[in-house]
Amino acid sequence: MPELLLNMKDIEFTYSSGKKALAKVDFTVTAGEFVALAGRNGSGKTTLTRLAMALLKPGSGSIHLRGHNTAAMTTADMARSIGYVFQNPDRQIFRDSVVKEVAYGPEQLGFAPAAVTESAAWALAVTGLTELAGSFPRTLSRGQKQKVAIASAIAMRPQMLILDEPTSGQDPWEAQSLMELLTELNQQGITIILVTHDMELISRYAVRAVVLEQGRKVFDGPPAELFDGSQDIGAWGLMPPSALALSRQLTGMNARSADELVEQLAAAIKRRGEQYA
Ligand SMILES: Nc1ncnc2c1ncn2[C@@H]1O[C@H](COP(=O)(O)OP(=O)(O)OP(=O)(O)O)[C@@H](O)[C@H]1O
Repeated sequence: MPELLLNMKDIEFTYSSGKKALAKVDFTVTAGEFVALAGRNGSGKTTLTRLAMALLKPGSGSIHLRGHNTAAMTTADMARSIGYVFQNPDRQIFRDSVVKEVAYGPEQLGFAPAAVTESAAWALAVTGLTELAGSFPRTLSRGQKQKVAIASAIAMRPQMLILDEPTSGQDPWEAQSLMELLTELNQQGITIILVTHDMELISRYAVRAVVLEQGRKVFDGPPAELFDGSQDIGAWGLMPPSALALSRQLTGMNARSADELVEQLAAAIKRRGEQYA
């Protein structure tokens, strides 16, 4: 039975301005999941992830991380369990070389020097950054900087990674490479929570989707169910991925990506050709 990592129960949160951002939200994540957190602008996604990181405190409700109430946890305890990757990597990169940046977190957590070196080397290798270890982070591309931010987070060996719109501002190749990295990390056992507006990414990579609308959870289930026509996703400001919509119209099937759509169309054309041969 997979371990329950994050258990947020009956969460209410109101900003000091009086804006109620979350109402009665339950959100649980078990070890090994790849969860997408979606919803229109202002629906409460960032607030929920900040509460999970104990950067905010809920007005009511409880948050447990691996069975421990986060209200009683230190920032270092949190960092050992959850890594957070901001939308804009410039907000979290400060050192003058990639390797120093990646080693900083384990150093702060008090890892022994050999363990710092080992963790940083592993994080650089898994993110494909080993060759850039000595580079000045500010000179890297947006996609490479985002990978430095991910390497810095995983070097602390957290069980879970929360990423806020990590592909924004990247070209399609960089975005795909980043999503493949997240899939690889997930296969290595790191639980992923991906905050995204991109329905294609949800359909293609996530195993579970959670949708917030006006501070309430309105959907929690497999992406296929989110897009199968049974949910009123338009009312939540979402649209089905274009490849999926097109494949339903053209082939009556559900393509999770443009690549799958092309494969389906090629197979349909081949079948047609065989019928008339
Ligand atoms: N610091 C703040 N003070 C007051 N209200 C805030 C603050 N931060 C967010 N809000 C409001 O709380 C609600 C939820 O915001 P939140 O940032 O959690 O939504 P989101 O789903 O992450 O949006 P986006 O997709 O635009 O990042 C919104 O109405 C937002 O305007």
